[in-house]
Amino acid sequence: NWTEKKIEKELDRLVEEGLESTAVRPSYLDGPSGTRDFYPPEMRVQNWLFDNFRETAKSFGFQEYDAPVLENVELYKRKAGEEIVDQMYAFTDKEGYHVTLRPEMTPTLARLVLGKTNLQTGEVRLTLPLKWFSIPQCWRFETTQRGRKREHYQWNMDIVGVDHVHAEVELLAAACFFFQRIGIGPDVVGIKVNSRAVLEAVLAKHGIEKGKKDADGGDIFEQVCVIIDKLDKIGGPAVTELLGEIGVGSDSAAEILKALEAPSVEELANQVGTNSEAVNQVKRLFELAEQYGFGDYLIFDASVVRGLAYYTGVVWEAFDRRGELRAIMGGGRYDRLLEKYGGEKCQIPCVGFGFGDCVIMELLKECGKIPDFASSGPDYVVCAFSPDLYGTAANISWKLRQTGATVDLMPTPKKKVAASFKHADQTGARRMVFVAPDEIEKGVVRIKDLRTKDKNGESIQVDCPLDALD
Ligand SMILES: CC(=O)Nc1cnc2ccccc2c1
Repeated sequence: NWTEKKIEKELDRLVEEGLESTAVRPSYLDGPSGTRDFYPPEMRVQNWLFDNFRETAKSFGFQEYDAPVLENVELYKRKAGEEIVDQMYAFTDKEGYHVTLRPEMTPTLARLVLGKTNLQTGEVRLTLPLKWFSIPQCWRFETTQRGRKREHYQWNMDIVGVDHVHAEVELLAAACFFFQRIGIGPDVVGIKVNSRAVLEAVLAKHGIEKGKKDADGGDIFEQVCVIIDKLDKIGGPAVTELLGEIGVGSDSAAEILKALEAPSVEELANQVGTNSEAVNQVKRLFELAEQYGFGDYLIFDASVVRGLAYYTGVVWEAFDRRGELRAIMGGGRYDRLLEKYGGEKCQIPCVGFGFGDCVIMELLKECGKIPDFASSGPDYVVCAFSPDLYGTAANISWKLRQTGATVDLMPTPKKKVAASFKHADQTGARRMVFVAPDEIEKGVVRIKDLRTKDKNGESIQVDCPLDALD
């Protein structure tokens, strides 16, 4: 009863492990479908990526926060037809609570801010503006067996409490700073920037004004954005069809699709005679990005709306200019989310982005920019020559560690010295400490350099007095 995918996976494993016969393995030895294991080599790359996320966040004065992967399903109740909501990894726990593995982090950020807010007065007990970041693992339960991943880590950066475009600019600057740090220039990636506020003006012209709800309380504008976000994937006719289903006439749909093709924000403004405030914000954003120094990464694109219901203003997404990959990162302004959760006193402006760990790795692989992290290995491998010297070897290791040295204490004395050498070489150690009876008698240990030889190509070793170790 093996599925094609399982057979494929088993064959890949056999090839990788060079096993001839197909040993039958209990299925639980494979992690749950759509999840990844990070063995040390992959973990070194993941840590490199996250270190760059953290260094960038620090450079921009952001502070790290975290929260449980488990959240109440209620936190994500949005009636806009979003895939991310449809595919929640939700379940009922043993006390009957409807919980879910978080599909995204922004609602949790909102929950944390409101946890420090007086909902009656809207007074936030935190010092605004907040610049917070986190690198949470987020989950989805794919409805179709598209074999896609069910988890990813997503670097989240958010600014809470700034209602003007400086917040968007700061976040875009941080994203571009990160790209630069890992060697991805504006020739390789771009960030398409748009404003939903301008699109809102288009819809208002067609009777879909801000905040208009459908029969079961869903916000029409949000639903339109979720549909338009699918344009690249499903094409104009299908979008027109979906818009029709939520009550947007085909002539309005045609106008909307036309607005998405506007080549510049001015053009878009002319086409819709929109309120200049939204347009001016976008213009200001591009001006500031130039002055800031990362303008080359940005491009205006009227078709970008992003697929999350709660965005209200400027939105953006990073893409690879060769156009082979899915969006690398996405973000935008979401000024109404805290009010949605906390009530009308909590009109706190927010902007943020999410940056997944998968697409960026595909891009880095393609560009050959993933550093090679062969294990650097410990400073010392300490080896006891006989079982009764293991305690002495352990104490020597302890002393060496006091000096800040990294020490791999061999678990059991190997039968032959040669085997110990092999182990030491495999660990990539710099030096080897032999704890042997004769030397210990003389109160010394023999330390051998495993990396350099003397002028005759001989190994270099010294007998070090035990009391000179720490
Ligand atoms: C490219 C990719 O793996 N995307 C991905 C993977 N897992 C997710 C899990 C939750 C939400 C979004 C997710 C998105």
